[in-house]
Amino acid sequence: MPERSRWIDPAPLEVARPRLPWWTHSPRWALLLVAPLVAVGLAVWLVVVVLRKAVRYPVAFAVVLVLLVVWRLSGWPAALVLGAVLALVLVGWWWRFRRSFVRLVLAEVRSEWRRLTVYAPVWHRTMRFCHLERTVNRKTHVPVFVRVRADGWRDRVTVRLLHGQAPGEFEVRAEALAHSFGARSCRIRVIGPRRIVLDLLHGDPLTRPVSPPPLPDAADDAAGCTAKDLERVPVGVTEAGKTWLLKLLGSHVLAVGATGAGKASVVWSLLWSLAPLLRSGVVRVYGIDPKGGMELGKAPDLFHRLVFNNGLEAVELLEEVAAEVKQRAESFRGQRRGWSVDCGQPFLLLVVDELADVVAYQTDRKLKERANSALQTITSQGRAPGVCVIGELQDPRKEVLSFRHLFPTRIALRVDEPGQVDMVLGDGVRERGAAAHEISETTPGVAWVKYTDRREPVRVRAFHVTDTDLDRLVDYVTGAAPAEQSAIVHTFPTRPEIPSADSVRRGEAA
Ligand SMILES: Nc1ncnc2c1ncn2[C@@H]1O[C@H](COP(=O)(O)OP(=O)(O)OP(=O)(O)O)[C@@H](O)[C@H]1O
Repeated sequence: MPERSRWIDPAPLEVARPRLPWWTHSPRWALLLVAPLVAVGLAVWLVVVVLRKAVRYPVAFAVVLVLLVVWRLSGWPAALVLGAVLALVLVGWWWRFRRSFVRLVLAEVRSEWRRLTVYAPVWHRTMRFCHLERTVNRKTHVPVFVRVRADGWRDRVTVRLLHGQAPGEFEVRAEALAHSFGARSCRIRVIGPRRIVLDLLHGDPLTRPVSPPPLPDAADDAAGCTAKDLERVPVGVTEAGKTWLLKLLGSHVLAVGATGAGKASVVWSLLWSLAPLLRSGVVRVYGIDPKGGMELGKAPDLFHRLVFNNGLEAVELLEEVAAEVKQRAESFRGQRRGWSVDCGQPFLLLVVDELADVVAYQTDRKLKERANSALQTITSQGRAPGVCVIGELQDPRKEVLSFRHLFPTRIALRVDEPGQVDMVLGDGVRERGAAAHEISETTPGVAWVKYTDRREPVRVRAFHVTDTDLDRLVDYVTGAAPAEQSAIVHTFPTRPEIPSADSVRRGEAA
């Protein structure tokens, strides 16, 4: 049977109507009426822009203004001479006061240059391609690029978020943002509601080892020391060039890192900074080094007691400290809220190198239980009575150290796997930039730390305390004269008399 033709509805035409700007279909008289208002608006906008730049760069603005005034009043030769004088002043400033010149002049020029050449041209496009924009009624909104500060090794780009946007959206696109702006990596910092900073990194200021600061004068005693000094002990520098401070009073410190990551340098840096307090007896250090003294044995004189194994001796030391914690807590009850310098008892620092050897790899089950129980007592109750544990660990798993949560200050040096970063610093900290698994083997002592009062982790490097430094530290703490001063000075042996040419000629050789 022949098929009958049937009518099929055509598909609707899917073409968007072109949207022309409003002024193209407004009457001419209305445009003429609005034109002066638009001109005034543009002039006001221009003045605001210039004033904002003047507030941001007052010196540059004043210089340009003065040159323009001189040019108008005295002609261009006078302006040229003044410009040359100002250029000479700048050169002199750079020569004599380089730090302030870099901060006040070079950094500003660099920031403006990076804004104009790197960020402004591609900001809109990058936000759209990274899916950080929002489109409402066909109008596209992108996060506002507020300002950039170029530090040389990183650019700090301040961004105002759109309504309904969270910093997490930038965190998951950090890699794309870094590539888009030609940086090595990008980290996100929250500085306020709807305000974040993109830290776009180009270099690493922590590649060079950092020497410890000079020891204070041995004649200065620690009389002025307060408990606050134990809450801010310098151990290195942060990526931003500030001092890396660790809290010992009211905390315990866990330094986690693969072998050779520089865990010991954290301990030595702490002891270096505590030198005056060790010398005066305000701080007393106990140590357990299960590696037979390979590490802490480098400066045994700094320790009140030092054990070189993980056996009975180590466990007894832990139990002694745990008993001291309990006894102090009892004596403080009703008297004082916590340890202070004037309480008559020293602040106790217990350093345990290779903590896992003491609490996990111990072959004697009874000793292992005793070690675990004593350490848990110290870490859970020792903070107020002035006892602090510094533990070093290679493997941060719960099976190795079940009570790592009892260490409020945790440091992630170079670790082997990304998962270990979360174990040490907490969930989500790795996404916020703490890539401890990416720390280079060539930069021991570099670490990531997470402070409880800050959302973002901080990258740091401990001081490099060499064996020579340790010898000086021991001399300082024990009060011994430095090696070069106590050395016996021998008189230089005199050379045998050299015969003179005349005596040789006369045959009087010696
Ligand atoms: N902060 C630092 N700056 C520069 N070099 C460092 C720093 N810390 C350690 N080093 C160097 O790195 C090497 C390993 O350091 P260290 O012994 O402290 O590592 P570790 O993590 O304690 O290793 P292990 O677990 O094997 O004992 C040493 O040669 C040391 O000189």
